[in-house]
Amino acid sequence: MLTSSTSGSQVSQTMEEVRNRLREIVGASTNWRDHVQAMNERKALHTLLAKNQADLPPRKMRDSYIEVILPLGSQPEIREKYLNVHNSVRFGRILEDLDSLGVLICYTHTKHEAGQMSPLSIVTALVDKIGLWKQDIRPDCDIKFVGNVSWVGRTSMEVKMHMLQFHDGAYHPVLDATFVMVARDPENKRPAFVNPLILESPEEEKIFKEGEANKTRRVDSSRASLLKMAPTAEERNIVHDIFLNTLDPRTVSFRSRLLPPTAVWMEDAKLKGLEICHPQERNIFNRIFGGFLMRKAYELGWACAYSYGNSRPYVVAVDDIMFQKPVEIGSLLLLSAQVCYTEKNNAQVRVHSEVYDPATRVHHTTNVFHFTFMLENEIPSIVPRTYGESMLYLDGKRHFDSAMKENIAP
Ligand SMILES: CCCCCCCCCC(=O)SCCNC(=O)CCNC(=O)[C@H](O)C(C)(C)COP(=O)(O)OP(=O)(O)OC[C@H]1O[C@@H](n2cnc3c(N)ncnc32)[C@H](O)[C@@H]1OP(=O)(O)O
Repeated sequence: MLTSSTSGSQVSQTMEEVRNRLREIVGASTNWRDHVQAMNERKALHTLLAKNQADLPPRKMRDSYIEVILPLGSQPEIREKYLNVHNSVRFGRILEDLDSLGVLICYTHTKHEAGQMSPLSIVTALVDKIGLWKQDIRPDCDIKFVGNVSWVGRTSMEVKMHMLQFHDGAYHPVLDATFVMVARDPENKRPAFVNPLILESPEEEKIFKEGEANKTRRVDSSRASLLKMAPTAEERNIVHDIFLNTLDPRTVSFRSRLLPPTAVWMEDAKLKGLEICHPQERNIFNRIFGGFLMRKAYELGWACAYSYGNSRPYVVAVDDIMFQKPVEIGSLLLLSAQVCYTEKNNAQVRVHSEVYDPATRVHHTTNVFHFTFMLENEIPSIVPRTYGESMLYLDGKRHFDSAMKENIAP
């Protein structure tokens, strides 16, 4: 994390100011009826796009460093929006704030000297990981977010953000987050170059190398995806052991399956939801705001874990949320949460979201979300019955192990 001493002259701003600033930077319409005209005005900014990355001035990490205050302690009137029934902070709201902040950090990195409005449309491509250090976030103490661009490709940027909360006279860490944002042209149709990054110290070189390693890891894990490759020998053994454990000893049949005691079939651990994507949830580019999708998916995932385990779930880690396709305003968004792996009192929940067009009956996956929850009480083991469910189970185990191994969980 860059510290304030290396952060130049950045002054803390509030989350409300972050959103207003984003609207100014892209010239977003305030009224939905003006959105076509606002988009037409943005098209003209096309001429400001760089033809090559080398034409753009390089930036330092501290150039994009931002501090934002969420004044839950000093401005009680904003608490309501953030409050959950347990008198703690709604994590879904924090996901929304991280998304807005990540985008502003990238606009600060790519700041166009010529004018106020940016020709770039910066979208969230991936939430690489979020690790939480605290189970409960207090609703009555100020929160501070800090972050900066930590790695740059040709058209993509990795952003590292940290959230801290003020209590007992100091700010204490709450979570660390890594997002990947992609720059597109003003109409969000083609990729656009972003400013290169200059590294100023061995510490920054290390952070940048981690960004490179993260990119390689993402490519490797995408290649080894169970949707493309067979499971490893060790994983095949796990699946076969589960299969053997569920055979009925009284019959000599591959089809007669019995649920072990204190276990639940995977098909019985789902929760589904529908969202109609109204203009209120639009982002600055008149698509559905990524943070809104994350909040809705998180809350359904949380409810799924709660229904499954019958005690309060605490989020421990979020990883690998890929935004595969933008969600248009007016879409019918179908969300489906599934407990796909369990270990002791931990549940790994996958939320799949897709848009459905009733006119054509075509479905398109827009996102897949992975959440790791720890529940207050012991939970039943989840048991896959079909081959497809077994792959979901192994994928859930991979996400769970990665969350634990990287020590992003407490
Ligand atoms: C009003 C107040 C509120 C303000 C809030 C503002 C927040 C606004 C932010 C948002 O809400 S954005 C909405 C949520 N996100 C989306 O809807 C994005 C949906 N996904 C897409 O549009 C495309 O999948 C995406 C543009 C992300 C990628 O498209 P492509 O797969 O065609 O990309 P391409 O192959 O051209 O690669 C472009 C770059 O992206 C990188 N990339 C693509 N997918 C990636 C991925 N999954 N992970 C990491 N990097 C990725 C890729 O490596 C490359 O980087 P480099 O040029 O640096 O090499």
